[in-house]
Amino acid sequence: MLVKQPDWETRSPWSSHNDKQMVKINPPKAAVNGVIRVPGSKSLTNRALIMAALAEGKSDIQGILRSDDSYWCIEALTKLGVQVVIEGETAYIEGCGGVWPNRNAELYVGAAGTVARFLPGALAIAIGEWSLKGGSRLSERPLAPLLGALTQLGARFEYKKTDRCLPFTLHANGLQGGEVIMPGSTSSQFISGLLLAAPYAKDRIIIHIDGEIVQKDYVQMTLDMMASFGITPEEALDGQAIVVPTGKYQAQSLQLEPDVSTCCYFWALAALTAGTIRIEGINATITSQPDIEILDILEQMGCTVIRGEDNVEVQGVRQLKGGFTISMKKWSDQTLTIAAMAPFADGPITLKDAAHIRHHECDRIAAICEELSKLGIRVDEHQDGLTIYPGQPVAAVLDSHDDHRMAMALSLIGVRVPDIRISDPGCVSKTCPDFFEQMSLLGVDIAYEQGGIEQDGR
Ligand SMILES: O=C(O)C1=C[C@@H](OP(=O)(O)O)[C@@H](O)[C@H](O)C1
Ligand SMILES: C=C(OP(=O)(O)O)C(=O)O
Repeated sequence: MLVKQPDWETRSPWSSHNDKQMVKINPPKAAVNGVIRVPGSKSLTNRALIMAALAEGKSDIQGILRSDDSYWCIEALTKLGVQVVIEGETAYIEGCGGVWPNRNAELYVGAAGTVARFLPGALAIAIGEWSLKGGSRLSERPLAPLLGALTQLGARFEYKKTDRCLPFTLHANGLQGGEVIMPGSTSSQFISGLLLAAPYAKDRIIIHIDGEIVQKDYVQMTLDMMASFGITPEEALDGQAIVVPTGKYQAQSLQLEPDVSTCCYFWALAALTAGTIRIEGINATITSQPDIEILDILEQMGCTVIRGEDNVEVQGVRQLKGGFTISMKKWSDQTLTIAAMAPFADGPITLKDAAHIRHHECDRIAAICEELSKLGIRVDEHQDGLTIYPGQPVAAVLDSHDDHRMAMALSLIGVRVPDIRISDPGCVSKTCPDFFEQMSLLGVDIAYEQGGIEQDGR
């Protein structure tokens, strides 16, 4: 069995199971029932950390995620001379007021798209010279529109390997104000990355958005977090332009929500085992995390969803319903989750409008089609998604493609089918290091195995 070789350097000290070649999953003995908590949102954590670091004063951010993506964010801020103290799930951050204490540093961002897209702007506002490097896949992921806009506003990038990609050295001398055009179709993170830096420019910045924004709610999440740190940009009525006033973030005390993207795997677990999972700490009506949309789809598939004041409960059914098409444009991170549930539905499911996920941790459309095919499931690959047909998956050894969401989604097959093996279980630490422990506590049969796997450096 040949699988993609993981990029070990991207695994942080908060990672685990990197010594395990494979995880073997077997269905639980009974319906899975439980009341659980999941760790803080990656997206909220990295936004809050960077804005607190830019702010004036000392912030405390409670409920942070402790995973690879947040570790590399904290590590980079620390190398920039910002004092960050972590106590349990609280981060205390001494803001630098927009003047990074260390004007010269080598920064490593792991595999974190959020850090790669949020840090360049935050650095470009100040004076200094920093080199930025990331994992091999992250160095292939697009950055050009963001770096182009920052260049137009005064930053200078010296590319080490490929034009407008990581790794590079940033020569920063502050950002000018002005108007820039940013495309919305490849990644919402470009817009978020410019937005969060923009208040520190010399004059106001107007961002014109070209076309529809994928995963638009993450831009709103950035705007909301900016408002909680005291800066309120103005949006044009059609949403295609955002005016960011100049100003400085003010230190805050914030409590972050759990990671709804992680919650989805556990709600899907209830759905697939006719069990009940309640997750505490989430209010489905007020969260800004787009993956909450999964609840509507679970209802469409026949599950019962109870949206509480501070929790969400999903009750599964014996037979899930299929026979529909969903646009994944708004909540694309869950494309893999729905694809993994789809073989157990009673009709085909088509997932569309997600071409941009080909630029995520792996080409997620190609990767999920490849792995579902190994299970004997019929799939049709489309440029912007896939169609999955009902079927009975067979035992197989699956490749996680060094992608946390591939591993977590594929593990859902194992809650219905005996002897599902997935390579490199440690990759889940990008956003949920204790994923398999939580599955095991809920009754899913989790075992680790060594051997039988060869890695190629694709
Ligand atoms: O801003 C964010 O926190 C995120 C934006 C989305 O990325 P893209 O807009 O690049 O698809 C999402 O996939 C990612 O997990 C988190
Ligand atoms: C796409 C993802 O991550 P990022 O872009 O933040 O690396 C994800 O977590 O699914």
